[in-house]
Amino acid sequence: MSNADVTEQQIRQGKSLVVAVDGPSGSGKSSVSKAVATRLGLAFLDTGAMYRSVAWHCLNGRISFADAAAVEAAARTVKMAQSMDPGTEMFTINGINVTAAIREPKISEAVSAVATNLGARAELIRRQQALIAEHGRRIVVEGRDITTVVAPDAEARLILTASEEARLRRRGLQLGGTQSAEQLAEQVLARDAKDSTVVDFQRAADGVYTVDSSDLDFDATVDAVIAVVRRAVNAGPPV
Ligand SMILES: Nc1ncnc2c1ncn2[C@@H]1O[C@H](COP(=O)(O)OP(=O)(O)OP(=O)(O)O)[C@@H](O)[C@H]1O
Ligand SMILES: Nc1ccn([C@H]2C[C@H](O)[C@@H](COP(=O)(O)O)O2)c(=O)n1
Repeated sequence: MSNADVTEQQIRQGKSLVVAVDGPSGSGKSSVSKAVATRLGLAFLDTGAMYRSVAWHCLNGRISFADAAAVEAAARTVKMAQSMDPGTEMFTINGINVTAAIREPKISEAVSAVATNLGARAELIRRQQALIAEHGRRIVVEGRDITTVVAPDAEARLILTASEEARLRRRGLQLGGTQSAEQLAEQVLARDAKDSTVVDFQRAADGVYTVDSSDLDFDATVDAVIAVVRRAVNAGPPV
């Protein structure tokens, strides 16, 4: 069977299919993964939103990011819920709807304090793995450590990347031109630099495909990711 022989229809009707997507900030992981999940009939898990939710909870509850034990305790004890339907975006923390609040620039600027807290990471990874299992391993999961730590056994693993220039431009457009060049650089490039101290999401590990969307529009990027999924499903697990 050639790669092209696995159709989207067959993927939709298939069994276990975890699609793991990592990459730097603004590369399109969340929006592209959502579209891929919709097309393939899979659930969708935005793991960055979980880190953002803990950051929101700490800011809201005046928990100091400098107090590593308190941040870890927050990650362990908060009630977190999210829609895993790719067509519905909804996040709650202790019953409070934080869907819009976790996207604010102040959260983007603070969230690395949670991402670099190893205790909080361990707890969020545990929760993410439980969610993947609860959804029958038919799911697209995006973040920074999905291909390597959360789901290294995923059927399809890829890094979605784009040039710094493309990522800054896209994030600027996404935020409606409200941010200065310095603010965008802080929220995209400086954040990546901090997050990179605990996880490598810039280089593809063995067996992980790379999709560079710098010169692709949104629809072409979704097509490119689906082509990788089909190729990975066709290839099967490494021998
Ligand atoms: N190939 C593309 N061409 C143009 N715009 C794109 C492309 N891919 C994504 N976008 C747009 O770029 C913006 C950033 O995408 P998105 O929020 O999905 O990135 P992300 O990698 O999840 O970022 P972060 O990790 O910071 O949350 C969105 O407005 C999205 O629609
Ligand atoms: N698997 C993950 C997902 C996210 N993070 C961190 C890194 C980001 O700064 C933050 C928010 O993610 P985003 O919503 O921008 O994708 O969470 C991580 O460390 N591991």
